[in-house]
Amino acid sequence: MRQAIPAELSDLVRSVKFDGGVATIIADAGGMGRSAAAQLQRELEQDVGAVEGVEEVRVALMADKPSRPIIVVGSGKGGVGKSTLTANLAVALAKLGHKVGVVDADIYGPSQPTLLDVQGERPRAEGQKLVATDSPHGVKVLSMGQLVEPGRAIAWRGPMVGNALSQLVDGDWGDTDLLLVDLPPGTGDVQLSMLKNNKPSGAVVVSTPQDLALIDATRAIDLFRQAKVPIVGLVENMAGYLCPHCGEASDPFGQGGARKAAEELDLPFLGQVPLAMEIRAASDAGDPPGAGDSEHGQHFVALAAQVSAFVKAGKS
Ligand SMILES: Nc1ncnc2c1ncn2[C@@H]1O[C@H](COP(=O)(O)OP(=O)(O)OP(=O)(O)O)[C@@H](O)[C@H]1O
Repeated sequence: MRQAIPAELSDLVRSVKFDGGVATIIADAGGMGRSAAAQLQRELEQDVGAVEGVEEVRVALMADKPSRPIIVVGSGKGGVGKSTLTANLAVALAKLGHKVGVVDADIYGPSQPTLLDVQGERPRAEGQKLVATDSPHGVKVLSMGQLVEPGRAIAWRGPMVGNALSQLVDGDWGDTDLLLVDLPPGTGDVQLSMLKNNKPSGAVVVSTPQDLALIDATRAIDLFRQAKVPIVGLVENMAGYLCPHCGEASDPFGQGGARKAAEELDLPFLGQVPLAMEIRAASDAGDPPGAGDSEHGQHFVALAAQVSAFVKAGKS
């Protein structure tokens, strides 16, 4: 029976049973939009229905988990600005009308409570669920940093990481319609549990223009591709520095590397964010520029518009 299912769908199929002419298929439609899930159902019905002896096909789609799209923000390397981008994208997406929640899954350096100005706030638990904290910027947040003392989670192994991550993703997010997940750098336990338990609808990958960061970003992209997570696109952060004193422009991490890498990898290039003192200072102060209309805020709004279009396309 399984042989009747085309290779590109077989990864989504969790079980196939055949009894008395009835084929029952359980498939994973988690993170899919409504039309993609309906199409998956139709294709499975057609392919398996064509097998000799099959009189009826029953398809059960597991879609109950992420009823809201999840966009992960990842990087291959640490310190390239993934958390800064996540916070700024979140507030810019909220400005564009989305009801956004941020999951800070960076166990090695949870920084969303600082970036979104909810530092020191402990989420309350209601029933079995953690209730996401409201930030002053109109986005909700749950962070590994709210669960454990700074630095304590570093020794965690796979299952502990998976449990903690589920507590955050499956928390009480109210009417949030989009989750952004700030992943730790690399391709470790958090990424694997995320892919296994809460398949993202898309991934944004951040890199600096530097060759080393780009090589690492390529590894992160490979992981998402293997797991069949669509890549929303690549963002080049810390691109070009304008000296606030003399006005001279320089490129501490090189120029245009991420755009070139996106072309080579056949991925959308979402845009650049300059290396700017104002971005660092405002972000550290819990006032992400993406929430406002400043020149730097506009970079994040332009990126958010593309993420918004991606999410809306997935829902239609
Ligand atoms: N475009 C930018 N201009 C200036 N500073 C930036 C910019 N992007 C990020 N930074 C600063 O660089 C540092 C690292 O950024 P951030 O914490 O967002 O990176 P990360 O990739 O999430 O790192 P980590 O590996 O710790 O998770 C922070 O101090 C941040 O304020």
